[in-house]
Amino acid sequence: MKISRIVATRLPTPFAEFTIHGFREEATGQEHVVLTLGDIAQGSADEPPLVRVHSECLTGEVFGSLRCDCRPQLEAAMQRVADEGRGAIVYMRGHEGRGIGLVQKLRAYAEQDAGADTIEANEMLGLPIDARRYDAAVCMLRHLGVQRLRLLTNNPLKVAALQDLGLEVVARESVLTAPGPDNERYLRTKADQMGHRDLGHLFD
Ligand SMILES: Nc1nc2c(ncn2[C@@H]2O[C@H](COP(=O)(O)OP(=O)(O)OP(=O)(O)O)[C@@H](O)[C@H]2O)c(=O)[nH]1
Ligand SMILES: [Zn+2]
Repeated sequence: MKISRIVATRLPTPFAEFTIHGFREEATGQEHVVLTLGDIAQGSADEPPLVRVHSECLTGEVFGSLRCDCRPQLEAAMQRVADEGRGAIVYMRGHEGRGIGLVQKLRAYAEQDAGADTIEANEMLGLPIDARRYDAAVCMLRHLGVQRLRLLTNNPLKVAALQDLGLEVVARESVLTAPGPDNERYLRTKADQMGHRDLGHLFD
């Protein structure tokens, strides 16, 4: 895959002042951003950097939807990187709705309101449960000099996907958020049926 870094500039946030890198996929024109803090390139320190590969979620991140945990996860990841003073947030456009797109995700929400869980809803719509690809994320991390990393995720499939594409994920670190009445079933389905780790304590 050909993906180019078009620009890098300062991004002050409540967590830290990151550098934001703007990338564009050549074949599709799809744009992504990566936030970095400190020097993350291979060889710049012994410890592999902390990296979050985060899937876009307009409803959660822009409007604060409580149906999912995307915004608290993103903020927790930014805070963790800020606390370490070093790391990256790879923000994947095109991953909306686990790759089915925004409006299809809204259709899946409507199915969930009629009783389906997050997996059944996609199936009822004839859509894949998870259509995300990670080759762009890997290309961007390589571009930034990252080959070995510690990944912030609860999802073992994400670890496997990055490793299959050649990155060395030396550790997985959980990103846990507090459940609420609107996302409890969603989190439970991720824990019980999608293999997401460390969420069990939420339901004790
Ligand atoms: N299809 C679908 N996508 C959803 C739903 N709720 C959230 N999403 C999308 O799911 C994506 C996030 O994926 P998650 O399964 O929550 O988590 P993950 O990225 O696999 O794992 P973590 O790294 O632990 O966060 C975002 O793109 C959301 O838009 C839903 O009910 N249906
Ligand atoms: Zn979300």
